Amino acid sequence: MTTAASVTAHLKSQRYGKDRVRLVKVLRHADGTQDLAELTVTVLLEGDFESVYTQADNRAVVATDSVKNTIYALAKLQPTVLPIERFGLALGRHFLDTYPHVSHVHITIQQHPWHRMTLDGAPHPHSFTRGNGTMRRTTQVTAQRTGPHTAYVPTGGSRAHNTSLEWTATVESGFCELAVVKTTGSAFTDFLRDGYTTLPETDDRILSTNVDCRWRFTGTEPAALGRVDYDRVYRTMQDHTLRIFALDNSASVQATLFRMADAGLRDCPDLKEISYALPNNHIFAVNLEPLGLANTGRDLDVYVPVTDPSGLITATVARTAAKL
Ligand SMILES: O=c1[nH]c(=O)c2[nH]c(=O)[nH]c2[nH]1
Repeated sequence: MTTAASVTAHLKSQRYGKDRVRLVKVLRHADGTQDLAELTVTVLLEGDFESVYTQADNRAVVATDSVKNTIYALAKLQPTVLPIERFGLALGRHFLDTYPHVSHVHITIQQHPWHRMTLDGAPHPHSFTRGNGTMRRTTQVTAQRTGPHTAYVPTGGSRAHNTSLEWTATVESGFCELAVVKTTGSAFTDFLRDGYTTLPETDDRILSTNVDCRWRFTGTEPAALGRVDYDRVYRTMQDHTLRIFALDNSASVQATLFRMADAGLRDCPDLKEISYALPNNHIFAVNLEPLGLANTGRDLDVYVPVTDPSGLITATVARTAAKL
């Protein structure tokens, strides 16, 4: 029998911080041209915060308002917030360095796409247009203290500073909601048929998806992660995704997904694995037979997009260790 005095609960895990911090940084170049980066940032702290939850003791709390202020302060102090991976590493380092009772910093950054306008064939120095609809570049940086983890000790108001910081980081980057469609070059045949199957086979269908792609970098050493050419990896991954989507004679979303990831791993040696989530946004033929109109086979050209439900194909593809 449980008595009222017995311990019934403990804090198993916690993360807290500021979500959806929106930030624009303008870069002014000597030649008069300007650049702009728009980001949405989340920073969550993990560490010695147990007493905050279990004892209602707020002394260890870095207020989420201060977390937000720090994001803006670092955006000011860094010459640029791009690439987002390096800004994420700077944020992770800062929070570990400043607060010894923080063991992990979980940073998520989305970059919203602005592209320089071309007017009368020439790039405009300071005007931009949003490209690619809802597509966003993303990164998730986790910074982890590897040196001694200090329990929170009240410091009488002075801000602690750890000068000999030992830490590692993991970086996972990607892009999401890249909407693509192809009107042919996609089939779906030979799948399992049983008493639940009504879907006809097709050797020519419309393929439509919103690509969510994430890639994980090898290594956890912050200095090495700081040297990675993140923009090149991003461009290569997006190029491969679009090229294979367009060129692959798709047997299924699954088979096309694997080819995309395989090409990415081949061309990006810094990556250890790549994950895709590809909704199969169904676009079906409209049955116009009752109206006496031919809309099948060679006559098929009128379709209806079906928003719900959609298929959802996900996979993680990892680099195979080389055979000796
Ligand atoms: O490429 C596809 N993969 C599936 O697993 C599937 N299932 C389905 O109904 N249509 C499709 N298409």
